[in-house]
Amino acid sequence: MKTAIVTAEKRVEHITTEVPIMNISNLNVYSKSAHILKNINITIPKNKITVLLGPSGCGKTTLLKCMNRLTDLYSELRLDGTIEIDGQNILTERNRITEIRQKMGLVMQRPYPLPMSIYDNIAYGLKLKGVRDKNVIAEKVEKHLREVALWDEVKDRLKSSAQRLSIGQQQRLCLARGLAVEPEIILADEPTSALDPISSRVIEEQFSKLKDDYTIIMVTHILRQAKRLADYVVFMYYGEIIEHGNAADIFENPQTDILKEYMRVGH
Ligand SMILES: Nc1ncnc2c1ncn2[C@@H]1O[C@H](COP(=O)(O)OP(=O)(O)OP(=O)(O)O)[C@@H](O)[C@H]1O
Repeated sequence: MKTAIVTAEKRVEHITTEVPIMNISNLNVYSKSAHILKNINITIPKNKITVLLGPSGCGKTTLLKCMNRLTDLYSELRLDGTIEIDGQNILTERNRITEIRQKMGLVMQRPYPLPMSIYDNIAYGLKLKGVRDKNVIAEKVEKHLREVALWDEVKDRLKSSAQRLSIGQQQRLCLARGLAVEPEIILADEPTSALDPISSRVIEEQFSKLKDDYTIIMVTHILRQAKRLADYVVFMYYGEIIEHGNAADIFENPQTDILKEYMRVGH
C-alpha cells in the first residue's frame, strides 16, 4: 500500500488493510506535571510485529504499559480514551485485570526468571492457569522451550536453577514463561537491550517465527532492529504519533521531516 494521508499538520497515517487486534482511540496520559501521551489513535494489526519507534523519552514504554494496564501501578498517572481488545475497552474493566493481562505476555528489558528451576519457571504459569496433569505440564514445558529455541540447550538440566543461565538464555526462558499462559499478544520493551549481539539475533529470529501464532508489539529505539523486524511501525515524538503504517511504506517513503531526520541520524 502506498497511500499516505496527512491527518494533521505533522501527523501521517499510511493506510493499512490488516486484521485489527487492538484499537486505541483518543488515548491521553497525564502525570501531575506533564502530558505524556497526546491523543493516540492507532489500530494494531493481528499476527504482525508492530514496532513502537522513537527517541528516548517520547512515550513508547508508557504506551506499552497502557496496553496491559501496568499504568495502574503508578498512582500519579491519569489516562483517558479507549483501548479496545476483542471489542472491550480494557481501561474501564475494573474487575477483569488478571484476565486482561493473561491475554498478554510481557518481555522486559532485563530478564527476571523466578528463583526456581528452569522447568518450574514454565510450569508455574501453567499451574496458575489450573493445569494439574503432570504429563500435560511436561509436554507444554518442552513445547514452549522449543518455541524459543532453548530446549536443546537446557533439556539435560531442567531441574537446575534458572538463574544460572546466561542472560540471553534467561531472556528466552522468560519469553517461554510468557508463552506458557497462551497469550494473544506479546508486549516486549526493548527485549534485546541487555543482550549481546548473538543472543539479540536469537530473540529477533524467535519473534519473526512467533508472529504466526501471536501478535507482537515491541518497543525499540534501534532503527536497524525495527527495519529487520517490523511489519507495522508507530513512530513517536514527544508523546505524539507522528507517522504510522506498514514498515515498507514508513521506511521507504517517510513523509515528515522529523522521521526523515530520525532515519538519517539513526544510520
Ligand atoms: N510514572 C511517571 N510519572 C511521571 N512521568 C513519567 C512517568 N512515566 C513516564 N514518565 C515520563 O514520560 C515520558 C515518556 O517516558 P517513557 O518511558 O514512556 O519514554 P520512552 O520513549 O519509552 O523512553 P526510553 O526509550 O528512554 O525508555 C518521559 O518524559 C518520562 O519521564
